[in-house]
Amino acid sequence: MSEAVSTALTIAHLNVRAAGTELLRDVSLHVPGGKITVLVGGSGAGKSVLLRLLAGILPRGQSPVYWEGDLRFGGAALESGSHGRTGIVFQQFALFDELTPTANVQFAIDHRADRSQPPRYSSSEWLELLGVPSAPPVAALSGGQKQRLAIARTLAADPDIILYDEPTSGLDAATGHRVAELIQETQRRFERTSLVVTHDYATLLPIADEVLLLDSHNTTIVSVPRDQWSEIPERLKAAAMHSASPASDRTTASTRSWWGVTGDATANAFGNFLGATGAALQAIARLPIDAFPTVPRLRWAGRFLWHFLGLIGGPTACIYLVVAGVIAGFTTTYFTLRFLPFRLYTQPLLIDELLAAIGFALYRILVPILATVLIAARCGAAVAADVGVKQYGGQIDALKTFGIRTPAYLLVPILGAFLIATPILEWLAFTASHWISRLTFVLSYPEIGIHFWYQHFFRAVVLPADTLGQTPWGSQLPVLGLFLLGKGWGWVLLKNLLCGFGTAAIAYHCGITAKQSASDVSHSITSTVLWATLYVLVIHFVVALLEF
Ligand SMILES: Nc1ncnc2c1ncn2[C@@H]1O[C@H](COP(=O)(O)OP(=O)(O)OP(=O)(O)O)[C@@H](O)[C@H]1O
Repeated sequence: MSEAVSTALTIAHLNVRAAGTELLRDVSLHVPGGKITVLVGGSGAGKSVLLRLLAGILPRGQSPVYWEGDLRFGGAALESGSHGRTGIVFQQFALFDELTPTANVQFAIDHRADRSQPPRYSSSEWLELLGVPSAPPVAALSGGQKQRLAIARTLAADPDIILYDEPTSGLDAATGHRVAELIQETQRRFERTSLVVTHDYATLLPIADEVLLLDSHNTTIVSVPRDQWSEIPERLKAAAMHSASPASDRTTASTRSWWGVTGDATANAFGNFLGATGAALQAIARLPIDAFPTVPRLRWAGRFLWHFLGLIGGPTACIYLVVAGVIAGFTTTYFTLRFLPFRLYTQPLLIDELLAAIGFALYRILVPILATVLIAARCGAAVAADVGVKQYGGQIDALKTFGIRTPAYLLVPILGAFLIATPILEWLAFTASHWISRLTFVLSYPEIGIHFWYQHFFRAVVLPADTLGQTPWGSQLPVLGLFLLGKGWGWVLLKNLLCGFGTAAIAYHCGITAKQSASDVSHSITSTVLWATLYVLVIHFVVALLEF
């Protein structure tokens, strides 16, 4: 690791614009290797944007943040891959909440860039070094402990350059100083190049080797010589005052600036709708490429699959589908037989045909529609919420800094989980529906008996006994075998898998789109429920046209 010790960072002719506002213009600077450089600047000046583009999270030329310029890490261009070169400690930590502290660090160890070398420390050693307790879940850690865990996770990936985004924000003065000491200690111990972005200069200047100032008024970054550090508060105030007064300046200038992209036009609701639909169609078209299973670590893909299986097919989902099956089975059986016209005369004549029709309708139409609509709504919403929170909370960005293609650990496991769980949930609903149908029948017609129900309920559903052969189920227990042995099982399975596949794609897409606020997350959940249920209904309609 010795040559990684002092990787310098060189930036040349960097231009950055976010949402129509010019943040940096033609900036060139050098961040020396093996030192702590503190970058100060006012709120909203563009410090976090700069850090995110250095971390390789922001692709060039993509709305809403456009940037261009030459970034070099120890001579290598950013395009050659920032993974392994930079690690970032996010302002909001971006820890994987569903994993333990140890697993958070282990994830980084397993995805470090150079795996030909053994890891520097084990995950528990890293936690010990940074004083993070391993027992409590991540959510139960204090702010300072989360900060230390975030640093441990970043260090465990063994990056050359560590970027710290506002490491002391939200901490009290004493904890802030401890974090500053920790950064210094980490620097001394591991000799990495550190770039610390902050507006809490009082806490972080004492550990700085170099100071850069982001001057938002002049959209540039200047180096502040050590003898002028005492002037930093004044200079920041002056920059903030200037940049605040002519509010439209930077925006106006940007409309004629170098990339020729004009400010965002006011989009109307119809435009938004078309845009969202277009993006969804694009995502579906891209799906086969995105889902191509370039999974970096099978073990972790399995863990994500397990996580999504729990979300999609967990106990509450099973209970939900069983209840739905019970309602469908009871209502179809009870009300069909109860409200037959001229019941006294028609029932003895029609009861066997009606049972066969109920069995057929439940197996081929009602339960498939009910189950897949409920799965689309309940499980689609759960997945969209999970992915949306990961996006909003920065976990998706954290994955990117480990060089992971997001679909590998999200889309592929989500698809897998839906394709596994949807048939099982539908089978549960159908099982519940036919058991309750049987019970309803037996209680309503104790004199006719269960064998009559058996004989007719599955008549239109189960293949004849000679086709079934000597299966373990025979023709007596077709329930489990229905998906494989029932009449038209191919159609049932086709609808099921198409619905599971589409719901997975829609939930992933709605969850993964950029999130600026918590309400964006809730909007993505609503969109998922709307689009996924609509999609499922369309699938059933189209397949029904082909099927019957
Ligand atoms: N994804 C985005 N979409 C639109 N605008 C953005 C986006 N990211 C950043 N911006 C804008 O870029 C500007 C700089 O944001 P940034 O988060 O870098 O500020 P900062 O200097 O880190 O501020 P603070 O110290 O308050 O965190 C802000 O005006 C912000 O609104």
